[in-house]
This record gives sequence, structure tokens and C-alpha cells, in this order.
Amino acid sequence: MPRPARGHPPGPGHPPAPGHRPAAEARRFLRGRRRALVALAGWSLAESAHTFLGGYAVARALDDGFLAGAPWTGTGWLAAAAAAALLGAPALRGVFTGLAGVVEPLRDALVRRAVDGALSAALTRPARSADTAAVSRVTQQAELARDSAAGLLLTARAFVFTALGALVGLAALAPALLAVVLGPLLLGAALFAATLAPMAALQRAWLDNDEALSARAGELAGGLRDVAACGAGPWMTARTAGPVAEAERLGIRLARWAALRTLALGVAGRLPVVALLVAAPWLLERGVSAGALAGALTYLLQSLLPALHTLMSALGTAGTRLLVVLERFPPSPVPPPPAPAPTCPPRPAPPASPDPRPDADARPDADARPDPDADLRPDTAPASTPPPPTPSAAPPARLVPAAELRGVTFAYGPRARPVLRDLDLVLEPGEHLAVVGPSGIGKSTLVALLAGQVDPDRGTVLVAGRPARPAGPRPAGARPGPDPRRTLLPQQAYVFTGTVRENLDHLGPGPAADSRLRQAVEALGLAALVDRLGGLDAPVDPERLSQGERQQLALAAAYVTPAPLLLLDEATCHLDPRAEERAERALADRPGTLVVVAHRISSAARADRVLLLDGTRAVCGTHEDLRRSSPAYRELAGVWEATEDDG
Ligand SMILES: Nc1ncnc2c1ncn2[C@@H]1O[C@H](COP(=O)(O)OP(=O)(O)OP(=O)(O)O)[C@@H](O)[C@H]1O
Repeated sequence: MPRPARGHPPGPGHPPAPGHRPAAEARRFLRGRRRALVALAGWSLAESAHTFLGGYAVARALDDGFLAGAPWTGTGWLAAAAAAALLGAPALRGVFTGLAGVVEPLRDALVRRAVDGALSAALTRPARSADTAAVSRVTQQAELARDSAAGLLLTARAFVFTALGALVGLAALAPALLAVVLGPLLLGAALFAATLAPMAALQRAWLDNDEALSARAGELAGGLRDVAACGAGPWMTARTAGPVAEAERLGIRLARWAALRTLALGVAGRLPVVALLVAAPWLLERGVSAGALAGALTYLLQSLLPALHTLMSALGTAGTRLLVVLERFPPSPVPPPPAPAPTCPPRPAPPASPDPRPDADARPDADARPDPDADLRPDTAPASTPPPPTPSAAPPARLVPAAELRGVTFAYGPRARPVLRDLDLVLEPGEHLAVVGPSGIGKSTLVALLAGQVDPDRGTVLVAGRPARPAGPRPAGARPGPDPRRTLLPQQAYVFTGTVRENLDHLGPGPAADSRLRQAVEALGLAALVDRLGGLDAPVDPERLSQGERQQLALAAAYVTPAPLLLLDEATCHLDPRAEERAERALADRPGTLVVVAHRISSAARADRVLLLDGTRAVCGTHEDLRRSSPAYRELAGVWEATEDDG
């Protein structure tokens, strides 16, 4: 039977994980590749020899050769420059080999991380739809990251070593040349560097907004026909106007920064040449030769400026792209820091009033059928069991909590991601709690912990002050059967071939009085059904009951039981909203504590408090509190309201 439609807040495709710092991780990665980087630097140094010779040979060819009337000497210097360029080829080959030693492991690491992330998400949250984006991360995005990193590394080292060769060459020709060229060069580089961080931040914001816009457009596109039929165009426009305006605003800001970056390129690329030409007479006066001036121009125009231009473009495009792509990969699988303990503390203590159950500590007689109210006393340990862990934080005047989770962490397996982490929850006697959250988030797991079906990996689960799942063998003389402290109703109602009476009182410790059964039938609105079946002693054929009727009988049985804690895990999912409301109100009014895994907003709104599970975060409060303070709850409530309206 399909479960009722439920949703969880849509989010951007794969937003960067909080605390995910690709730049820091990149530094760590590079530190681990020192040998490959040193090889790359060595080959780059060899390659930079031809940069040095490029300008120096031109200067010598002019000063010692062509201008000095020795053309063969000049030709010899030019031939030496050409030979250096040819000898640079093996060095270039070495550069690419060194580069592969850095970027191929990067690609492998990213692929591994994407596969690990997708597999662990699939194992821990199988209920979620498949992470199809992982395919793109394993193929295209990993390639993109590898190519961008290679381009960036190649141009960065080309610039560093070209600049080294050129600056050494300028200093060798005439130190005065350096004084003229260095100022504008550094000014342009500083201007460019200043644009990097703001542009990266803007590009990231632009991308996030773009993803949010596509998600919203996708959401709305699915209902276009209904939007047109209902005349909801203006509403739809209002829903998308925000991201569209934001895209425009970010686009304009990006364009402004791009203009500043172009200016920086102009300053760094053209100003040194202009400065050299303007300063030429001054340089000549100081004994700088015509050949040295021509050599300096060769350094600028042929080596330094192209390298600078390539570096700036690469940083601006490949650099930003790399940063953004890396953010799409799940962070490295280091154990996540413990999440701030999500707490659901007890409700404020009621004003000092006498305990309505004066002998709350008295153990009900195990064999006699106690009156309903007496049955709801917190069940204390029999004398033969070890003393319960005392909830030491509880002030003396407070009742023993109906149930308590302290720092509970639980995972379905030693290597699985925890479903619940460091969860604190205190349920007061008589309280009505609704547990909500997206599919597969851990609501049933929480109920299973309270029902003592599973043990927490860390932390404590207490029911009526004692471990939810008592350790060790059953004390001698203790009656077998369900734990009298709680009753769990799962989604699939248990109704068996027997009489109506047997189906109603099988959860209790013994036969229930007729008056109690009739009270349950009345409270749950089952009179018509019981009459149709032929009364309390009529036989029940479960096959001839609807799913809703089976759930109603099971809910009536829970009403009859004296268990002080009732756990409903979607036990009303086959009831219509009115029948669900009637059942929940009846069970909440019955003395005892009620925990309901809710699948309708109306069900959550009825509860005293709502616990919203949302990944490692959990928030708790009244329906109104959460509506005000929790965007995730508002989103969930919105989806439910839409579903209920449709229904
Ligand atoms: N027996 C199990 N073994 C392994 N994983 C499990 C088991 N039971 C549940 N899980 C996983 O634990 C996570 C929490 O499951 P749980 O049933 O508690 O979620 P839920 O919020 O109740 O979901 P739903 O609303 O869909 O019922 C899910 O990812 C689920 O696949």
C-alpha cells in the first residue's frame, strides 16, 4: 500500500556542505604531492632558460652584432636563441609528465569521493531518490576539475618561471630597465588580485541562486496546466520574482567586477610597454644601449605579457570554475564533528500542584486488573531487577518522565551513517508529541528505540525511568508478554481471526471490563462497525475489513490497554482526516503519553509539541513556534497543506 504523499524541503542540486573548504583541501592535497611538484618545477626551470636567452640574445645580436657592423656575430646570437627554443621542447615534455603526476591523482581522488558519497547516501537513506548528480560528478565534473587544475597549474608555473627568466634577463641587460617596468607590472597584478575573492564569491552566489531558480521553475513547471486552469499566474510570478531579481542583481555586479578585471589586465599588460617607450630617452642617457632596449621589449612583448595575460585569464575562468566544481564534491570522508546536541527538553514544569497520582511509585499488582488510572502510574522496577539509572537531572518535585532520550546516537550497522545523532528528548507524563520529518529521516527508528526494539549505539533511552530495553534475562516470576510500560501501533494494523472483544483487549495484561471496551468503542467512533459485526462477541474476519477499519480496531485496542506510553507509527495513515482527528483526540485524552509519527499537518498541529527530525538537526517546539522559527518545518507544512487541500 503506497504511503501518503509527503515531501521534504527542496534544496539546490548539491550545495556545498557546511564547513567544506575546497581551498584548504587543495592545499592539503598539494602538500601530499611534493615530489611531483618538485619535478614540475625542475622542468619548468629548464624551460625558462629559453625565455632568458630570448631577450638577452636579441640585445647581444644588436649591440655586439648588427649595430657594431658584425652581422655574423648578430646572426650567431639569434641562432643561439633559436637553439634554446628548440632545446626547450624536451623540457616541455617533462613539464607535462610532471603535471600528470599532480592532476591525475586529483581526478582519481575526486571520483573516489563522489562514488563514496553516493554509495553511503544510498545505503543510509535508501528511501531518498537516487543521487543522479553523482553520475555527473564521477564523469563530467571530475574531468572538468582535472582539466581546470591542469590549466591553472600550467599557466601559474609558466608565469612564475617566465617572469623569473625575464626579470633576470632585464637585470642582466640593465638594472634601470627593471625600475621602469616593475611598477606598472605590480600595480596591474595587485589590481587583478583584488578582484579575485569578490568575483569568486559573486560567482558562487550566482550559481546557488541559479540552482534555486531552476529548482523552483522545475517545481512550478510540473503544475503549469493547473496554474493556468486556476488563474494562479500572479501567484507563480510572485514565487519566482525573488530569484529572478536576484539573478539580475548578481549579473550586474559580476559585469562591474569583470570590467575592473579588464582594466587590471590593461594596466599590467600595456602600461610597462608604454613606460619603457616613454622612459627610453632617460634610459639611453643613462647608458642603456639600443640593443638592451630592444631586448627589454622582447621580454615584455614576447614572454612576460603573454604569460601574465594567460595567467589572469586562467585564474579568472579555470580558477573560479575549479573552485565551484570542487564545492560540488562531498567533503573528504573525515568523521564529521559532533553535531550540536539537538534537544527536546521537557516542557516547563507545571505550577507546583499535588501529584495527581499520590502513590506513583507504587508498583501495580501484577495479577489483578487495576483500575485504568492506577495502571497509568510510571512502572517502577521490581525488587529483583537492578536499580534503574536515576534521572539525576530531574528536580525532586518532578514526575518521572514518561520517556527520555539522552545523547542518543543510532546507526543500522557499524559503518552506516547514524540515523539519529546526539538526540535528547524528554517526554512528560500525559504529553502528546508529534514526530515529523522527511521520508527516511528516522521517525520510525526513534519510535523503535522508545519501544525497546533496538538499542542505541550511544546514549540512553529510558521509559518510565528504566531502560527501554532492559538488559539480561527476565526476572523470576515476571509474566511473559508485551512490556506493560508501552504499546506500539505500527502502520500495518494487527487484527486477527477472533471475536471483537479479543481484538480489543489482547494488548492488556488480562481481560478488560465490558465498560472499558464500550468506552473505547465510543471514543473511537466504532459503534456502527461493532454493531455491523454483531457486537463484542461476534467473530472478526480481518479479510472482510478495510484497512481503515482494521486500523480503527487496533487503535481501540491501544485505547483499552493500560500502557502509560502509546507509540503510533503512522497508525492512522488509512483513516480520513476526521476519523484520524477523533482517534488522536481520544488517545490523547486517555491518561498517558502519546507519541504520534504524523503524516498530516493537522495531526502535528493537535500535538502539545512537535519534534522535527531533519538530518542531524532536530528541533522541537509547539506547532506555532516551529512555523515561526523553522524554515524546514514551514516547507514541510506547506507541502502537507497542499496535499491535504488536494485531498
Ligand atoms: N532495518 C534497517 N536496516 C538498515 N537501514 C534501515 C533499517 N530500517 C530503516 N533503515 C534506514 O534508516 C533510515 C531511517 O529510517 P526510518 O524508517 O526510521 O525513517 P522514517 O523517517 O520513519 O521514514 P518514513 O517516513 O519513510 O517511514 C532510512 O534511511 C532507512 O532506510
